Amino acid sequence: MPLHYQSCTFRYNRRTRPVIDRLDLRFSPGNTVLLGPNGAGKSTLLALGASAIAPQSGEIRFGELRAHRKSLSAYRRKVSWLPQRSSSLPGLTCREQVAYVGWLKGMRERDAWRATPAVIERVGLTAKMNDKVNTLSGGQQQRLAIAQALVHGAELLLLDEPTVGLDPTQRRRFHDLLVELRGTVHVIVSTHDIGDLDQAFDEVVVLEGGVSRFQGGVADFESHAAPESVPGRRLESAYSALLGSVEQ
Ligand SMILES: Nc1ncnc2c1ncn2[C@@H]1O[C@H](COP(=O)(O)OP(=O)(O)OP(=O)(O)O)[C@@H](O)[C@H]1O
Repeated sequence: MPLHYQSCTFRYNRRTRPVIDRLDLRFSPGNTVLLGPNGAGKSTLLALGASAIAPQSGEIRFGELRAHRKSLSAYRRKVSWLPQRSSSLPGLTCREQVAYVGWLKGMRERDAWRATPAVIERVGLTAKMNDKVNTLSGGQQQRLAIAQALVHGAELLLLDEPTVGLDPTQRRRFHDLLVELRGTVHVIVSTHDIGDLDQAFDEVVVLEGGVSRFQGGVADFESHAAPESVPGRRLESAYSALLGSVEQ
């Protein structure tokens, strides 16, 4: 199902300009990467999509479900969000943490507990299942966060800069996981890492000043690269060209 922002405006403060400005954007099913400079509004867009904050005007839908009042809890079961700064409860094991999130999302305690090993296995953390969450590496914690979203059957994951601080191997591993999840769950990832998008993502969205500057496939995005750009730097070149062309 698509995630649809319809004419959305959001400002943190009545006196400041909107961070998201009459945005019409439809994220198709698949893996989408959300790019944009610092302050572009990416985290705000994901927080709106997660219904953690609400737009002052416009509306957000996941398929037919509105992120609003009556349908809010149903919406939140389908859409899972991993904010930039998320925390786990101290002292919990990986299994307890994942089961706890399933329970928070409305699963029965016993069902959440039983469903946990399978999702922990999907993210490659079976060997860590009974270890304390705070003993995991950064990359392992990000994968565990995906397990938390999968346990209650979320259909869309909103991941805010999940690869920050990960070394290249962990980052690759994280992208491999996104590839493996294709077809099961849709993912929107905000990131500043544009070096290795091509394998894991179907679509690119570039946000700047709260409006969408580009939306299209990875090949279409790359076609904006300067002709002289070297292979391996073409995605960066395309990104600069797209934002640069707006500033003229
Ligand atoms: N809680 C808040 N209160 C007031 N202003 C905020 C708040 N959170 C973000 N902003 C402002 O909203 C704008 C967009 O911020 P946002 O974090 O959504 O951008 P971003 O694209 O995710 O940036 P980055 O890439 O640096 O994480 C910025 O000008 C920021 O200062």
